[in-house]
Amino acid sequence: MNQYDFVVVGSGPAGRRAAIQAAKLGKKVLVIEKGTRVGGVSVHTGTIPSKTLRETALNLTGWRERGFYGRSYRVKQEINADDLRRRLLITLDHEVDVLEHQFARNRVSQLRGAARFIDPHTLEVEKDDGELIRVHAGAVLLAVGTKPYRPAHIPFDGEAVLDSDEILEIKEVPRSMVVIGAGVIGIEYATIFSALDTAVTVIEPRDTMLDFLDKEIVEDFAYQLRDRNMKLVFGQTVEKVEKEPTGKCRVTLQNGRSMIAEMVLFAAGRVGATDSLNLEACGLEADNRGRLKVNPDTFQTSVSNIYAAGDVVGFPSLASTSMEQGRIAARHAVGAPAHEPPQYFPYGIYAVPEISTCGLTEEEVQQRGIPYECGVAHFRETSRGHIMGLDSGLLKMIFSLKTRRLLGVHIVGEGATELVHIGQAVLNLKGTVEYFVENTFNYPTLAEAYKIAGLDAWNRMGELKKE
Ligand SMILES: Cc1cc2nc3c(=O)[nH]c(=O)nc-3n(C[C@H](O)[C@H](O)[C@H](O)COP(=O)(O)OP(=O)(O)OC[C@H]3O[C@@H](n4cnc5c(N)ncnc54)[C@H](O)[C@@H]3O)c2cc1C
Ligand SMILES: NC(=O)c1ccc[n+]([C@@H]2O[C@H](COP(=O)([O-])OP(=O)(O)OC[C@H]3O[C@@H](n4cnc5c(N)ncnc54)[C@H](O)[C@@H]3O)[C@@H](O)[C@H]2O)c1
Repeated sequence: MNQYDFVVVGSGPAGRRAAIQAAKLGKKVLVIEKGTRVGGVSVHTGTIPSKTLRETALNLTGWRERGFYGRSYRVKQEINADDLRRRLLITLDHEVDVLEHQFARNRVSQLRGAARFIDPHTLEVEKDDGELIRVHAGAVLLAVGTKPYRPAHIPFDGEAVLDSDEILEIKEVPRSMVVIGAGVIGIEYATIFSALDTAVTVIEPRDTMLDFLDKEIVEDFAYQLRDRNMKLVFGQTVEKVEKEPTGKCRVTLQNGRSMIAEMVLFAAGRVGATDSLNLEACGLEADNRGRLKVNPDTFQTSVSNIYAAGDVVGFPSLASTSMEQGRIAARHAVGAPAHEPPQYFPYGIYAVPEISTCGLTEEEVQQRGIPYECGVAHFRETSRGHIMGLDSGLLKMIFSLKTRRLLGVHIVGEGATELVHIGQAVLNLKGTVEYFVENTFNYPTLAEAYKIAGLDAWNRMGELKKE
């Protein structure tokens, strides 16, 4: 039987970082992956494809130049699904190649097939051709990720009614689309297709969208979406989705209202991919959304040699945090010291426009009863913004009045997901408003917005009283 120190099930962000970390600590490591290529949801159907699609859409539409040349400006007049796919395939090939090379040079072994437990130390892997291989593991990391939630009442057909994996395979860019679910996936795709001039309606059962974000940022974002004619229907549940004889889809809401669109994207969450792992054999049980419970500091499950990391353990379900979780789990599993995950991590939403956030929202600061002051900068106040033709974009920082420390940074607009890291560093290094007031920033940059927002808050907070 094949014997390994550390067996990782799944080669997404959590699995790959865990495998390489354990290999670097001198362990004999195996990665089992049931997909045809390594990389997981992140590389093949999630993070990288959606971000590549976004970049392609923005480039081909000339989106970033429209501030100067008007809403009708386009770099390429007719954008078809092949245009969108071409760049995607090249990017994915690069990603897989880099990952394969990392595994090879770190002596991480690989096995293609679906893993299931025989007992807590033994996994059986079923290869595509039906061959069964048993492997024995000192420790196991379950990094199996998630798959789209597909309720029975939605008539998925892979062409007009799609989940977020299938949207990458479309044959034509639709003229109209209904997106069900205003979570991160729904909103990212809704705004990308809207940038491609698809008429988009978003339906969400709750009264708000993205409610983990600072309210002021969501309001600014929603204003921008409505301003370009996206329809946001909140507080409404979808009763049924039907295919019309014309091939179009009719979406009927519980209040009786209905709407017709060429395409429906169902993006109402994801479920852990644990159903085929035969968890009973190792003494674990998943919750009703297929997720596993772990110790949040070590990612160890209730079975001592089995760890779980990444989306299968639930919030925050990001590629970025999954990588860190995988590395921490691997270190703990092989007995190496591991740091605790940092308190504040950034969240990047690659909608059009981008949103990014780190730390407390204004609502959270209020709930905690912390006296605070906000500083706000509009990108249109920065010289870089003028050069780029930006007429929107907002950076908001929240400072404690008592300690003067930065408590949260929230950005909507061009470059938000990169800009947030300045705020993240100051936040985690416990910096104060003085950092922004006393330091010089490159000019002209969008980062100057930090200076402007810092001064905005500082003017109202009053100067630091020197002892
Ligand atoms: C559309 C979309 C966009 C996203 N955008 C972002 C983003 O911009 N930024 C961000 O940080 N995050 C983003 N995410 C989230 C990110 O993709 C996930 O957080 C990340 O992929 C989770 O990594 P993971 O390691 O848990 O597993 P996954 O990437 O989900 O990979 C799990 C792997 O395990 C394999 N597997 C499952 N079961 C078995 C089995 N029994 N045997 C063998 N192999 C198995 C699967 O085939 C898969 O390859 C996005 C997700 C989606 C869906
Ligand atoms: N940029 C990023 O970092 C990024 C991008 C995409 C996805 N992700 C991750 O992927 C995960 C999954 O994203 P998601 O958007 O699928 O899930 P989600 O759980 O974040 O959002 C699902 C949305 O659908 C709504 N909903 C639930 N049931 C519904 C129903 N029956 N009908 C209509 N709407 C319904 C929910 O109210 C919610 O707003 C997230 O946790 C996110 O962290 C991250």
